[in-house]
Formats: sequence, structure tokens, C-alpha cells
Amino acid sequence: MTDTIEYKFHPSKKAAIITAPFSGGQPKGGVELGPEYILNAGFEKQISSLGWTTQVKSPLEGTNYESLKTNEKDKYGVKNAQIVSECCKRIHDSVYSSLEAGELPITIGGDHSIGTATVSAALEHNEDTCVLWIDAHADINTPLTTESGNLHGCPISFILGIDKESYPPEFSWVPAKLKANKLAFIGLRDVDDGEKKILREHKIPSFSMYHVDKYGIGKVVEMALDKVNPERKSPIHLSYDVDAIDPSFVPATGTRVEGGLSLREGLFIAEEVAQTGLLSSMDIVETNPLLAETEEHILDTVSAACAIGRCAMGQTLL
Ligand SMILES: NC(=[NH2+])NCCC[C@H](N)C(=O)O
Ligand SMILES: [Mn+2]
Ligand SMILES: [Mn+2]
Repeated sequence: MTDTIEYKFHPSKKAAIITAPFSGGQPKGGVELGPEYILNAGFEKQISSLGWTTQVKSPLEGTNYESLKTNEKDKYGVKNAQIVSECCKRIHDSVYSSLEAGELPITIGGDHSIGTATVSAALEHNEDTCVLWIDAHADINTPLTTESGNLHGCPISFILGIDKESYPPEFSWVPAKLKANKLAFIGLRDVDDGEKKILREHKIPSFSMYHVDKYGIGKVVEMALDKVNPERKSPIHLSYDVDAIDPSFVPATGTRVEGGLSLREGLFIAEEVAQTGLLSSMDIVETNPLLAETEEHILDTVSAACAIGRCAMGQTLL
């Protein structure tokens, strides 16, 4: 294990921490506080002490999307399309301009609907980008398959362009640039039937907790990278939903599923992505401090979110 990692796509080690305090992709309140808690825990300093210059960007500042949130499905079968789309557009523009300016954007959520924004921006910047989606869920429902109507369960289908005719017009700006062979999942354990069908049809490499138990996390990350980045030369977008990690370590999140990654397995994924030197952009989403039952729950969850970021940005154990 090397001491300092060369970031091939970010040799000058400039990072932008982009806040996405938004909860409209799902019904629960509190996930919009994620960025504030993570920043108050000292996240920016933690990243700068790893040798990155940092700045915080807040593309949603001055907006009022939270107050417009409803729990009604529209005629397309999804909720809050308008605000999710507008908020994603702002985050997209911020992530894109950071990448164009040579910064590594770390987008802090907020719910995972913002993956639509971050991944599409990463692909517009470099269409060779591959995506590792670390999550208990596949987030690949379409308006036709979603039962909940929650858009944090749909971002990947928008970026792949699956069931395109079914999207609300608000999402017509999203460039569907991702190819199914450039996306892999790790940590899955709660996938809807319609989503399973999509994963099979599009042959998307999907590593569930079964695979983690069977092969071990080291082998699983290697297999995932072999699928999406066989020559290890494409940039990597790491989209990290903290609910991939078991709720015993990360309790303060909106859709907890038992039987998840251990904290070490979760951090290993970020460390191993860092070791490739190919990390180009990342998201850390679904930290919801209001769902904590104790102070310790908040601390555990926020600390895990910060640790994911540090590991991906080059923190090593020795
Ligand atoms: N980003 C998340 N935590 N997504 C949970 C999605 C749950 C479920 N599959 C749905 O579509 O509603
Ligand atoms: Mn999830
Ligand atoms: Mn997710």
C-alpha cells in the first residue's frame, strides 16, 4: 500500500465539496441536513489535511425546494419531479464546472436522487467515466416500475435512458450518456422485482451481499473493476449511499436494510478505489441525522460518511 496516491485525473489535488441539502427524492425529512452535519464534523479540514486544496460550493443556496415537497404521485407515477429536476440541474452544473476546472467534486447529500445530476455531469465531462454505485438498493426503477414513486429510487434509469418514454418532461434535459457496461453495484440486498428484471436485461454487474460473503470484499471490488474498467484507465465516479453499510454502524439513514457491509468492508471499497488512482468524482448521500434515536447514532453515521470521503481521498491506515 503506497503512502501517497497519485490521482491520475486530479494531479493538482484540488477538491470541491458540493453541498446538496435536498430531501425531495423521498418522503422523510432530515436528509437535507446531511451536508451541514458532515461539514460541522470537520469534513473539509479532514480532506485538506490529506493534501487537497478544498472549497465548499452550495448550488442550492437561496432556493426553497424543500418547502415545495409533496407526497403526491404525478400522472407519470413519481413524486416531486419538478423540484428534483431543478435541484439536479443546479447540482449538475456545479459538478460539471468543478470537473472542467480540474477539481474533484465530492457531492454531499441529501438523498440519492441527486445521482442523476452528478453522474450525468461526470459523463459529460469525460464520457469514458465508469460508475461504482455502492448501495443496499439498485436505484434503477423507472416511472413504470417504481411502486413508491420516490425519485431517489430512480436516478440510474434516467442516466441510462431506460423506459425513456415514461419520464416526466422535467427530466428531458438529462443526457443519458451512461452505458450499462460502465456501471457496477456493490452491497445490494433490497432490490425490487422490476429492478431485478432491468439488471438482468441490461446485464449490469451487480454484487450483492451474497457475493461479498462468498468471495470477500477484496475480490468483489476487483471483479467489479474488471467489469467496468478492465484496463484500469477510465475515470471512476463513486456514488456512495451510506445505507450500503449495515445499520448497526450507520443507523441514521432513511431506508435501512439489515445484513449490510461491515464498516471496514464499506471503507475498504473507498480505499481500494483510491488505490486505483482513477477516482474522478464522488457522492456521499442519504445521511439523515433526524432519524437517529440517540446522539451516538448521529455520531456513528456522520463519522462513517466522513470516513468514506477520507478513504476515497487517500487516507491510508499506515
Ligand atoms: N437511495 C435509496 N436509499 N433508495 C431506496 C429505494 C427503495 C425502493 N427501491 C424505491 O424505489 O422506492
Ligand atoms: Mn440505498
Ligand atoms: Mn441509493
